[in-house]
Amino acid sequence: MPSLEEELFPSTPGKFKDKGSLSMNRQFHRCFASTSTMFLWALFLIALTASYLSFQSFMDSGTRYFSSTWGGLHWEKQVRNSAQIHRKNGFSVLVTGAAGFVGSHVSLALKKRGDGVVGLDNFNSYYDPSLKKARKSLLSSHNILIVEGDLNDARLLGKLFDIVQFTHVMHLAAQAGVRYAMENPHSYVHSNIAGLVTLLEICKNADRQPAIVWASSSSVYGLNEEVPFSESDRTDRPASLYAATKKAGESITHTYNHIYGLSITGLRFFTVYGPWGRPDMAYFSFTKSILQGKPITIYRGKNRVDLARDFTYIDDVVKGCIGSLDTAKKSTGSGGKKRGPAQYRIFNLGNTSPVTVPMMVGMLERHLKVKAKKHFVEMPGNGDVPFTHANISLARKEFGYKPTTDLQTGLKKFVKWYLAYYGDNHGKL
Ligand SMILES: O=C(O)[C@H]1O[C@H](OP(=O)(O)OP(=O)(O)OC[C@H]2O[C@@H](n3ccc(=O)[nH]c3=O)[C@H](O)[C@@H]2O)[C@H](O)[C@@H](O)[C@@H]1O
Repeated sequence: MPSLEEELFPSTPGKFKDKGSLSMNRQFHRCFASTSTMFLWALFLIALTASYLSFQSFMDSGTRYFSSTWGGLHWEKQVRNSAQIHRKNGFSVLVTGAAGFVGSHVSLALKKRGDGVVGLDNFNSYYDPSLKKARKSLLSSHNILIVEGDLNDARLLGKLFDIVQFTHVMHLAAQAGVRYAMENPHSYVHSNIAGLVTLLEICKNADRQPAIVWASSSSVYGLNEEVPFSESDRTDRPASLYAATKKAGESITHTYNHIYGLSITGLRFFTVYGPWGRPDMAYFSFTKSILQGKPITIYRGKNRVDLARDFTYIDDVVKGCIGSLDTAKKSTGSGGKKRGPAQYRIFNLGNTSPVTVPMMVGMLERHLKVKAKKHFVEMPGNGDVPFTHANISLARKEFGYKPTTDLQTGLKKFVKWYLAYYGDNHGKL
């Protein structure tokens, strides 16, 4: 049987007519044969590379599939257990971003009062994922399961809704951080827009649509100069892409409310801080630097005006989240069809007493008993706003929201947690 090489390049001498041309032909053939060998080798290498690449992609998807942390009967049972309600007329709540700062606190508070809670978090590395894992362990010790997965994974979300008929969704998963949006703009679109739409699609299709409470941001006020910021103030001048994606979220949720009858409550958080907080935020990263003897950079506005924030303590925000859940009316639609008008609300959850950044640093210095090495620079054009100040009368009227922790007290609690959590290590890891 002829070899493949032979089939492609037949070497039968009889095909050549005279002997004289035979030697020439042989030379030609040798040369041709070596070219053909090279060609075959090249083909072989191309085929090898192609099969290697497809094997790699198979392995990648396979790894994703096999290492997937969800699926299976045991997992479904865990989800059901976590969603179990232990109080009369209690809720079963899907908390997205449950391994995050606000998400972990809200999940614990709901579980403690007897609601069922299932967490979802993608454990991304925007900041130290080991802190998120530690929060997960804390929640797990209270029988709260956090499913590891991304908001954009519609299959996973669908599966969770197949297993549990969630009465509420507390949507706190997001790409946070105002200034990081200049570094990684697409991560904001991925989580705050695409992820939000994926979640809303699943919610609107549910037979019994859940009521949704979700985290917007004080940053939507952008260049607003009316003080204090009220929900009816302009929010069409965001100063950062982060703010723009949160503002887009308010519009997107409005659409789902209008077309599908989803009950929506958006919460504009004002610089939330406290134990188990976010290491990317100023109060947290300043604490770490101060303890390590490193300088901190404090931004200042034009004419050396200090920046100010309406810092809001986590426990107050948790009360606001729960008040919102408790007063949320049911969604009116089911299976993607609206059956009547549904509730759409937006609330500020702030503290109503802004504090300047240098004053916040002074409080940290006192609690830490260490002087900060302060380096003042003019606020770069990176999306920051000079000040925030919440008018909270709407939330007070609707569900009695009343923050009770001032910054001095809240930072004391934060520092106590920080020192206990990081010990002598001061967050070097
Ligand atoms: O209220 C909100 O909606 C937002 O609050 C925070 O954003 P921000 O207020 O900018 O909080 P930090 O990043 O902790 O900054 C606080 C203040 O410290 C200042 N800062 C920050 C970092 C730094 O190195 N130096 C410095 O002076 C900032 O300019 C700002 O005035 C959160 O990071 C956002 O996710 C959230 O949406």
